[in-house]
Amino acid sequence: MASKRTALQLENEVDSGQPPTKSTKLVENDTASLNRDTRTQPDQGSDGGESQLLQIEEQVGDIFDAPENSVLIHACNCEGSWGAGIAAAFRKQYPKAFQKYKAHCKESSATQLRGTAYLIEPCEENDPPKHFIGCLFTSGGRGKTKDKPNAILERTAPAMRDLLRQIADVKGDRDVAEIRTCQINSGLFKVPWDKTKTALEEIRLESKGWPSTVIVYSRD
Ligand SMILES: Nc1ncnc2c1ncn2[C@@H]1O[C@H](COP(=O)(O)OP(=O)(O)OC[C@H]2O[C@H](OP(=O)(O)O)[C@H](O)[C@@H]2O)[C@@H](O)[C@H]1O
Repeated sequence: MASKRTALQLENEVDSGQPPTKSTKLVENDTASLNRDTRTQPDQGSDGGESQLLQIEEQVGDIFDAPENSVLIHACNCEGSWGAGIAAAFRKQYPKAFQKYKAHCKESSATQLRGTAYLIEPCEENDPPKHFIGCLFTSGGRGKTKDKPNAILERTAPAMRDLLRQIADVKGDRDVAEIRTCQINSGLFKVPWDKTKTALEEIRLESKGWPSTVIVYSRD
């Protein structure tokens, strides 16, 4: 999958070779700049028309306690590590999926992966939780080398759009139940959840095949 570079990946590569634009300067700022309103125009669907916006529903509960064939989404670095936070819980419960994610990261650079997604089909062997795993590449690095909060935020809607597109493709061949996410970016990636939520709510659905609702699970 990674060998076929998507339009978005190509766009990222082109971005990296250009002089800083207003938007990249914003990305270079640190957490303090998140306090400013960084909202842009709503994400345009490919038809540029009045298509429906993605619905975000919030629930308290366990994301992993999902019906068979649900998609469970979390934010990932591009280094091939699910080392801490909810990612460590994913690695424990879905070891085969972790191997696929790791291999996917090896095939592409962070520049290619940022702002993209990787949908992993149910693949566990023993007493398998039959869940899809949706990896959103919102940061290149992790820990001290994680991207700045505004850069993570700017990559989040493009990554989710890429994932919704991949889910729509899969839906032609097999059942997909709920689409669940944790409060992505809000822990180790240090992006306040309300900022990520706003970015997700501005996503326009490109076609009727796209899932229209993502359910956000939190433990509070
Ligand atoms: N067991 C659990 N069950 C349910 N909810 C849980 C949970 N544990 C945490 N949460 C919540 O889940 C949300 C996201 O918080 P997280 O800090 O996980 O993720 P993030 O998106 O900010 O950052 C991603 C990077 O963190 C990782 O670690 P490594 O860099 O690999 O070491 C990755 O690999 C990425 O790189 C917050 O609402 C947490 O309260």
